[in-house]
Amino acid sequence: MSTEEFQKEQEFITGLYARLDDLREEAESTVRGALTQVGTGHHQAKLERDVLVAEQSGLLAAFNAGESGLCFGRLDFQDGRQYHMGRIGIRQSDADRTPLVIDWRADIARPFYLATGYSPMGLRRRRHISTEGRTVTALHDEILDLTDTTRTGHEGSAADTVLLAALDAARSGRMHDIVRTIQAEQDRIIRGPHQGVLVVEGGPGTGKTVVALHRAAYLLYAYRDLLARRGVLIVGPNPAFLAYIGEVLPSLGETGVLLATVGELFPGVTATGTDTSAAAEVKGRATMADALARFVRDRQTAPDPGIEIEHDDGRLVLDRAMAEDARAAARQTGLPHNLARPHFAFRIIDALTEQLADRIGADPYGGPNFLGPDDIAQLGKAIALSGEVHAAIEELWPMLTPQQLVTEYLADPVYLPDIDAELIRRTGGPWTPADVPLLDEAAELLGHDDSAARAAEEAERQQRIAYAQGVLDMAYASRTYEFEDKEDVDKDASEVLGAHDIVDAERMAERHEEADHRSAAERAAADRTWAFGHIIVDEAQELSAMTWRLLMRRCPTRSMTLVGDPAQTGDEAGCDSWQQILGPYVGDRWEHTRLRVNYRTPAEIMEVAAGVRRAEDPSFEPPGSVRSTGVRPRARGARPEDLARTVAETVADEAPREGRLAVVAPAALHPELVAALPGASYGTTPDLTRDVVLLDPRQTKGLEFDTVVVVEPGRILAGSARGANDLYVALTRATQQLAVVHTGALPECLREGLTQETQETQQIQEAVRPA
Ligand SMILES: Nc1ncnc2c1ncn2[C@@H]1O[C@H](COP(=O)(O)OP(=O)(O)OP(=O)(O)O)[C@@H](O)[C@H]1O
Repeated sequence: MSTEEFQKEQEFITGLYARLDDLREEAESTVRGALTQVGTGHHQAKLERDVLVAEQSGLLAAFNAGESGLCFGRLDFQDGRQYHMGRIGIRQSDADRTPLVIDWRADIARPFYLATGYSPMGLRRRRHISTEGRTVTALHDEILDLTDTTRTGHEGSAADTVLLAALDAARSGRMHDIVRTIQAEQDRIIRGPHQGVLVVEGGPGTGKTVVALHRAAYLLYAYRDLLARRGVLIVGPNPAFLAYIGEVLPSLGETGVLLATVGELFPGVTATGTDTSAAAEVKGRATMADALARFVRDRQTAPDPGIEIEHDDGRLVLDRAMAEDARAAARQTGLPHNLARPHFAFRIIDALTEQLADRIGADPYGGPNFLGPDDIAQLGKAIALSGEVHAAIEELWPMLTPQQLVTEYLADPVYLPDIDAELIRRTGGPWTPADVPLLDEAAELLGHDDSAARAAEEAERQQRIAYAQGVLDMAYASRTYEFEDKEDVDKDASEVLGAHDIVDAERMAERHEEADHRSAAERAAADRTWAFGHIIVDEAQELSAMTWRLLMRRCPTRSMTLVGDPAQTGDEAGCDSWQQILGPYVGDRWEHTRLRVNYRTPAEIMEVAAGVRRAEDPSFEPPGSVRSTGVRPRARGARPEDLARTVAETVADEAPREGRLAVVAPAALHPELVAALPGASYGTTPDLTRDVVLLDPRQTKGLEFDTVVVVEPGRILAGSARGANDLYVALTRATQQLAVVHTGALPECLREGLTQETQETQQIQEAVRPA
C-alpha cells in the first residue's frame, strides 16, 4: 500500500473538514446574530432577517449533513482534471473559490457511477475513499484508461469491494444513503427527467426505495427553484417505514421533503383506527367515488309537502316545484355542493319574494302588480334575512363538512351491494387510513367557499412579493463571499448553494405571511389543496384506486415516481397492474423501468422465497442476488405448546453479534411471543433500532434486518387472499440469515431450500450439546 498516496488523501480530508468547520461556524454565527437583532418589529428589518436566517439555515443543514462521509471519491480525468466527490459541494476560500469537493449530483460527477473500462467517459482513474469520522481508512482505485501505466498501489476491484462491504454491514434499524455505491442502472433512474410518470419496478431488495430517495435529492438539486417552492411528497406504507427511511434525505442535506402515509394526507384528521382488509378493499374501490357523489346529491332535496314559513307579511310556502327548480339551477352550475348552495338559496329567495309580492301587491281588479322594483327588492332583503327561510334552505341543501358527510355515509352506506355495505357500516369510532381518500373525495364533492378570503390574500401576497424582491435585491447587492453568484466560476463544478437558490422573492414573501416561517413541506402538510412539484410513492402497488384519486389531485402536473413490486402486494385493495392504476390519469403516457439485481437478500434465502411465488406461478423468476453467504436457511419444527419457547431459543441462537433481528409472526401470535421475547419492540409503531423487533408480515414491508425469524409460515399463507405475497415479503427481509419456526407440517412451497430440523433432531442435538 502506498503510504504517500494515503497521506496525501488524509491531508486533503483534514483540510476539507477544516473548511467545513469554518463554513459551519460562519453560518451559525450569522443565524445567531440575525436572531438576536430586530426587536423593533420594523417590517423591513424583519424581512432582511428572514432572508438571512432562511439561507443560512439551509446551508447549515447541508453542512451538518456533510459531517459524516463528506468525501468518498475522486475522479482523475485523462485531461489532467481531478475532482473529489462529496455528499455536498464545498469551495475553497481562495480568490477563485476553487471547488474542493463537488456534489455527487452535479453532472460532472456522473462518470463516478457510470464509467467502465469499455466506456471510460474521459476518466483515467476512479478512486473510492473510505473514511471513519475524519480519518481515511482505505483507498480503492480503478484504472479506466487501460493505456495508463501509472499505479498508486491501491488498484483492485474497487467498486465491488466497497459495494460488498456496504451490503454486508450490520443493519442499524435506519436506512442509509448509497451515494458512494450507486450502480449504473440506479443512476439512470435517479437522474431521469422530472416530468411525467416514471414507474420503477423491481423485486425485493433491488433498491427501489433507496433509489427513489436519491431521486428526490437529485430532483431538488437539479430543479431547486421549482421543487423547493412546490415541495416534494414521499408517500410510504406506514409510520415505522417512514421512520426507517427518514434519515436518508437529511444525510444528503435535504430537509424540505414531506414524508407521509396515506392516513396523514387529510389535514386535521388522524387516522388511528383500522379496517378489516375486506372493509379497506371496499372503501378503496373506484366505485366509492360514484357512491359518495350520489349520496351528496341525495342531500339536495325537495320537500313533500311544501314547507310553510311564517313571515311578517304572512305565511309563505316553499313548495316542491320551487325547490326542484332551484335545485336544477344550482346543479347546472357544475359547482361542488357547498359552492352551489348560494345559487340554490338565491333562487329560493327570489321565488319566495315573487310569491309574497304576488300576494301583497296584487291588484284586486286584475291590473298590474302595485309594487315597484324597489319595493320588491325590499321584500327580498327581508326574506333573505329571515331565520326561518335560512332553516328551510339548510334543510333542503345543507352546508356539509367532509367529516360529516363520510360519517353519515358510513352509518348507512348506500349504492353498494348489501354485502359490501355491511362490511363498511360503522357508527362513530376513529378514522382509518382507508377513510382518508373518502374524506378527500367528499371534500372535492363539497368544495370549500373561500373565494373572498383567497382574493384578499392574493392581493396582499402580491404586495409582499414586490416588497420582498426589493429586500432580496438589497441582500444580493451586499452578499457575503460565500453566496456570490456561481455564473463566473466553472459552470460544471458550480454546486454550492447560493442565497438565491434557497430563497426567492415569492418564497420569502410567503414565509413572511403572519410570521409563517414554515417550509413548503410544512405548509403543504397543512393544506389539502396543495399541489406538489413531485410525488414519490413507495410500495405503490398497495394503494387503492381511491387513494390514487387523492394523490393525482395533489399532483396536477403528474410529475411522479412510483416504485413498487406487484409480486409483493399484500393489501386486497392494492392494484395488480400499473396500467390499471395509471390509465385513468395519463393513458399510456408513462414510463416503466425495472431494477434487476437484489442487493439485500443472499441467494440462499432468495431461493427459498422464490419457492413461495413459484407455487403460484411456475414461471416466476426472482431478481438475481448480488451476494451469497453459503448459509442455508433453517426450519425448526415445534409442538404447539412449545412454539413461543422455540422462537425464543431460535432468536437466542441466531441473534447477530452486531445488527438487528426481526421475528415475523401473524399478529394473533404476538401476545404469546411477547412474553417469551423480553426487550423486543412491537406494536403499531415499533422501534426498529432495538436489537429484536416483533412484527406482523405486513409491517415488514420495505424494511430489512440482519436476521429474520419467520414464525408459522402456514398461517401467514392462509391469513389472507394475498397470503403468499405476505410470506414472500417476510422471507425476503434478511440481509444475512433466515430461520423459520413452525408447528405441524412445513408448507410444501417451503420445503426445498430449507434445512429442516424436526422436534426429534432438536432433542438429539440438545442431548449431545456439551453442558
Ligand atoms: N447501490 C447500492 N449500494 C449499496 N447498497 C444498496 C445499493 N442499492 C441498494 N442497496 C441496499 O439494498 C437494500 C435494499 O434496498 P431497498 O430497500 O431500497 O430495496 P427495495 O427494492 O425497496 O426492496 P423491497 O421491495 O423489498 O422493500 C438496502 O439496504 C439498500 O441500502
